[in-house]
Amino acid sequence: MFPSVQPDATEAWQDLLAHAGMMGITQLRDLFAEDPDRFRKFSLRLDDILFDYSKNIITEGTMQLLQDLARECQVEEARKAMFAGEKINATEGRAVLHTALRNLSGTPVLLDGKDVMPEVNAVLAQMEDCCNRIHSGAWKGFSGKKIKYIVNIGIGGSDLGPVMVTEGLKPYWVEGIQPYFVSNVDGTHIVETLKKVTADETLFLIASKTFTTQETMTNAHTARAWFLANGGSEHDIALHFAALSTNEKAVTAFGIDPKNMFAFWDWVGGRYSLWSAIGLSIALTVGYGNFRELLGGAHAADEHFRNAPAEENIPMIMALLGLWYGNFFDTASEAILPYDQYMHRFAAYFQQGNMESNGKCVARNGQSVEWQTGPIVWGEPGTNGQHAFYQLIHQGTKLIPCDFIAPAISHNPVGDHHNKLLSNFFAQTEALMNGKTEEEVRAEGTPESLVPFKVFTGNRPTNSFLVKKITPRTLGMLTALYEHKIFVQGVIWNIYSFDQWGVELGKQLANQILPELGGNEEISSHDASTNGLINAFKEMRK
Ligand SMILES: O=P(O)(O)OC[C@H]1O[C@](O)(CO)[C@@H](O)[C@@H]1O
Repeated sequence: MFPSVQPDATEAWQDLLAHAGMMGITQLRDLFAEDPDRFRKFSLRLDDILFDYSKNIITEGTMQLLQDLARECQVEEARKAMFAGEKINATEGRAVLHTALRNLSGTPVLLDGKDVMPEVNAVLAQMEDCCNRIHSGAWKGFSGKKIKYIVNIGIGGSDLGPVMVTEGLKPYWVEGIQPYFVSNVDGTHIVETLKKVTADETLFLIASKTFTTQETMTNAHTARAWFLANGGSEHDIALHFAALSTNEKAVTAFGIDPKNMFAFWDWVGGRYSLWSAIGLSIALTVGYGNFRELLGGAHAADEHFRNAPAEENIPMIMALLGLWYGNFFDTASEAILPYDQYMHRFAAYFQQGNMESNGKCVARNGQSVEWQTGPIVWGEPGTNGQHAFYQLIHQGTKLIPCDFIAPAISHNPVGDHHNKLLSNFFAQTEALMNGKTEEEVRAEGTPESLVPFKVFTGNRPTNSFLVKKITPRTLGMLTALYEHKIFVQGVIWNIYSFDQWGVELGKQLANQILPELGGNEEISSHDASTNGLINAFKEMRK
């Protein structure tokens, strides 16, 4: 296991503190004016992805210090440990091997001395067979009709990844297949979805690593009851329900035929599971070939992360830049802004990826951290965001580093839409960097009373990802780059990125409260506020 290093005890951290003082008064526009080579120096290519990080408040010296920090914090050793199947998720005693799920290289991946690839490949073959049978119509519903609707029932990592990718790859949808995703325990979600499907043409995928999650099991039972009330019999359940899970016992107890179980393993974290059997809804929606392409893209990013020198390593640089602002400029959040309507759930996906992984305040040695850890991650597609929250990014009091992502080629090249979209993509990062000075505002003939309001301070950092086209491969690649960014940051912050104890307390209390909501008696077992709210609820629903 790689050692636990307190980042603030490293030499690089202290150097970065001093350096940040100087960089805090440096203007990005000056850095560009001084160095015509800046774009070349601070941009990288990985296949069809161009990563431009030149619009960050950095110099070569900054990057060197950040790389020193990564070295002192043993990022390389940690990366080796992850790929080697060491149990780096120590609080759960598990390895972290989602990279094995997309290992298309044919090389073994060892866990406790045993190659996991035969099992991984067997599930992939099972997924392929399922896709073939559903798409060809060989898999028929109880009335003899083809399966037309895929309803994925899952939450968190068992929902967000499949939703993000299927939406991101809508141009690749297989004709005749319509996916739906049900996650919320709010009955509205399942009820509204069931209105759109027919029992004899629907395949329900119960997606849950643990197969115990309250929301998923509740929705699964409701779907099952609906199925039985809408023409399906107990016997037909085998044709209409499949499970994506690690928990065979619970799957069988639910009544799902074990041959309809698509397995994965405890070394796949929920929020890193779209590459596993949890991705069956993706494969069924975009076709198995495209699912393989997605895995292939992620694998290429894995290889890049593993082998590229630190100075040319995109996830490493993404991580260091995020950390630079979070730890040395006191920023609290990061925005992810895809200029691609299909990618409208990309930020939501990495909100979980990031915040559930690195939203921790205890270091690996069990002590409280004395440095900032994971940022608040949020975002919406451009240009919508421009008419909503960009005001604050441009002129607010908070510094918000932003990632801008855009495809060079649109799937829908209608009129001049794409050039208009991209002109906004380019303009925003330029505006955020350069801002507009008082003199420039005056030179536009602005009345003196309005000048202060029309000034833009600029110097607001951005990364740009220009992707040739959003394809299964490039989306897989981009997603894996962001995953590895989270990993690198977690190592440097010296926290455990692959557990999620923070979601447990609320679940526990909800389980205690649930039976109290049953009758009409007054509740007094909680604090005054919680009692008051529960009792008011009971009163209101009468
Ligand atoms: O796949 P499961 O076991 O139903 O869990 C769903 C989600 O719940 C969590 O455990 C907590 O929110 C996530 O990490 C996970 O993605």
